[in-house]
Amino acid sequence: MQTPVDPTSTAAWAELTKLHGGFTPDLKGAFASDPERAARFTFDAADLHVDLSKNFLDDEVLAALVKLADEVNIPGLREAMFTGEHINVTEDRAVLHTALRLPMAEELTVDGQDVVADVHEVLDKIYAWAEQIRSGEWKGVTGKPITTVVNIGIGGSDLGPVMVYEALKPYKTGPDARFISNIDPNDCAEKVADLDPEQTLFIVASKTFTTLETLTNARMARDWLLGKLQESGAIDGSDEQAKAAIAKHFVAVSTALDKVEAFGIDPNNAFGFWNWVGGRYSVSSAVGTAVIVAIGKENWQDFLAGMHAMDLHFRETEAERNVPLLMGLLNVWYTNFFKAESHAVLPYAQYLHRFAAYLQQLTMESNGKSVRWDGTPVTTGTGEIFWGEPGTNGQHAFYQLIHQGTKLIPADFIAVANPAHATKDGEVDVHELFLSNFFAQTAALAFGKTADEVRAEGTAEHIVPARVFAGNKPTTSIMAPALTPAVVGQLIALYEHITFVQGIVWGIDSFDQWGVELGKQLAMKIAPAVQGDEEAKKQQDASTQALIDYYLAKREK
Ligand SMILES: O=P(O)(O)OC[C@H]1O[C@](O)(CO)[C@@H](O)[C@@H]1O
Repeated sequence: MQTPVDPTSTAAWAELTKLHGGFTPDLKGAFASDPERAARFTFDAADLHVDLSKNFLDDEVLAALVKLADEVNIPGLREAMFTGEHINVTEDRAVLHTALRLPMAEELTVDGQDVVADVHEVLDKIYAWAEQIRSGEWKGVTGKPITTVVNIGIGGSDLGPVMVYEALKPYKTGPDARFISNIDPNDCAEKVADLDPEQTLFIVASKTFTTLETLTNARMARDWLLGKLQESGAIDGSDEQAKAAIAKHFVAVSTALDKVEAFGIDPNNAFGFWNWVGGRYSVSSAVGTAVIVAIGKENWQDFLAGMHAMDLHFRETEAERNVPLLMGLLNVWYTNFFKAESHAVLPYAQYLHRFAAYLQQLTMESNGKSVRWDGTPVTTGTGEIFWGEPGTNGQHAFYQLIHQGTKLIPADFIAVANPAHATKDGEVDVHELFLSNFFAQTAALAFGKTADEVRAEGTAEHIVPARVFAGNKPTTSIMAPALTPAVVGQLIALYEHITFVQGIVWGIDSFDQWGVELGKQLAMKIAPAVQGDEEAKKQQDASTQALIDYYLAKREK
């Protein structure tokens, strides 16, 4: 892997610095002086229709951003990713989530292995098994069909599947899915509380199969299942019957099939993936098994095809029309030149209510780094803070700050033309009412409201300043015909590639996550102190000791 280019040393960076120096955002003026602006800065990527025109963008900025992409070698490193070079330097791994959605007819040999054949072998295994669950052919230990699958996982082994399951609820034709992630025992307790153990199946999803939260929850789920089955007399207390019950009520998803077996799950009931799939990039791998059970093979194939369509767009489209590339570069423009700290993602689609949470791991675990892939310090700010809620809920919560606060918060608005439920309120099409908000918000953010406009409404003079909207708040509007499996796949792949683009500009390894290790290690060190070990407690700082003392004094066991 070549040494990262310092972006600040490029000619494009110097041009962007100069452009920024002379840049006074004036979206109203930009639209007034160029009737073609909306058309010129709107691009299609697969089924996504992406309007970048309400961004701080003009021809010169666009040209300089595209030049920056070339100077930091995004084209070369993008090809390195797609062809399986070890661009995850600190873990010495290929980064091949794009191979998870390659059609069967393709071939991609990486480290001597045709990964496409491997991917489709696992997919076929999952499809066949999921069909058994969906048809009721697979029976629980007492002979009843499965009505609920419970995914136990955390991070990438949870956020992706739960987001997609929620997004594709209208496509659900199979059993319900639930998701347990937090080691807070209340999560597991609540999720299983009303379930019938005879008709519940757990999917333990963990890339490494070592994650404390997931293995603890899996053990709790196993105890719950066996306890309930014994209580009802469905099984006796023998190891043999416990094993038979686990075989019918537990499967696993992991890259570590040996550890799956050690946990007590039959490796025949496990679906594998590979270390070239990063946790937060794993939703299109076997990690999506709970969703496949819920929506079925055809819908999942459409989802993968959608991702693949976006992969092709990113790999093959010229820079000036390449949506993930341009969106990633715009994020760099805002982060490094306008010093924007955060980025809102605002889906006008209730089904995408977990999208921002999913994106937080994707973007922040990927690009929240301060050293580059050669170990040297970064030369620029990195990692935006992603956040958001679906519209219109967010409008009644935090939009005030975006509209009239002092911070610049670029925002992505997402909406679809056709709702899953076309509902009317009397004569009014409620979806149209909903989307009117979507259209109104980006216009209000871009163009604001002047003091004269406020006065013209008859507002008392002393109130006028409070009712003025400065405008010039940049937004990107992403629209699609409907929230189909393909479109959800395209949205995910879009943001995966945006994340890649930013990571390359900043010179960081977007595919490792060493920053989450320290907390994990410390939690294990502190555990004995929390359990009452005085010596272990003394190793802690004064504040932590006092907090543990408070806990020990208050805890009723
Ligand atoms: O799938 P695993 O190995 O249980 O890991 C879960 C998550 O933990 C992390 O390693 C750290 O948070 C994530 O990257 C990953 O998605």
